[in-house]
Amino acid sequence: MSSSKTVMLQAIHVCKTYTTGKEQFHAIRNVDLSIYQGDFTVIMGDSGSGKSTLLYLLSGLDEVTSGEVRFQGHRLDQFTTKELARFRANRIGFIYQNSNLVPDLSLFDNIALPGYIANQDKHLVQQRARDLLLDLSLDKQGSRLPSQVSGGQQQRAAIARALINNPDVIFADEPTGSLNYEQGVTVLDILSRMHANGQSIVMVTHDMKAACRGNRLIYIRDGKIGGSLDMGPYSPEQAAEREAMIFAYVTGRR
Ligand SMILES: Nc1ncnc2c1ncn2[C@@H]1O[C@H](COP(=O)(O)OP(=O)(O)OP(=O)(O)O)[C@@H](O)[C@H]1O
Repeated sequence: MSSSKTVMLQAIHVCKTYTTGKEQFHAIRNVDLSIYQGDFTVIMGDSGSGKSTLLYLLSGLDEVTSGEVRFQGHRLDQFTTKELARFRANRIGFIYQNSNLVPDLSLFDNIALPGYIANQDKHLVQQRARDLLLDLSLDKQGSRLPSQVSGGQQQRAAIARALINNPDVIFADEPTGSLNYEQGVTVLDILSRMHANGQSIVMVTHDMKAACRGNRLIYIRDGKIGGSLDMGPYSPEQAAEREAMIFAYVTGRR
């Protein structure tokens, strides 16, 4: 059970309010949440419920309006600008819905870039980029530009880029949202493999098939935690059953 696991990330009374002109919108409302090391945590909820906002707050890519986010016990809001930049570069990897690769860099250079930014040894970064290209079946595409490969290959390169600095946790915001079915399954298989190898993952998704890959589900409703479900390890043989369980759970919490 999650209660016996190590807490990696913690949200404590977290609120996020967006201000547009005179209008305020409370996107995240007093959220308390623990994310455990080694878990594949899935965040689901209706459109506009605050999933991406929560992901950005947990990953330190955005600032809370009030409350605290703690990573391995350290408050992100108390990091200096330099510490926060180091945290983002070294401790987390982020996968976006659209791969967000630099268009005029090869896949290899896109993957290696965060390693250079984090001031890692150039030769080690390049070796790791080569290993990741091979591992993600992109070894023949390394010298191509993003525009010269398929959407699925772009997304695999984005996963490799997120992994280049061996992050403690990977955040993924609808990583299969812009992919066709087959490409989506390939990406989910990669995430499942990473999780089986001990990688902590936090993923936002609308997709029940993607949600099946997690071992814990957090449901967000109107910026609040609407429930959480421990699902146990994923196995392809039980995917249909699991999908039905998630559907029933999510429907019951709407
Ligand atoms: N920069 C912003 N300024 C004002 N409001 C925002 C901003 N970003 C998000 N919101 C609002 O906050 C709410 C939560 O947005 P968020 O993107 O987190 O939702 P979501 O659950 O990820 O939605 P979706 O599934 O449609 O991507 C939405 O109502 C959205 O319109």
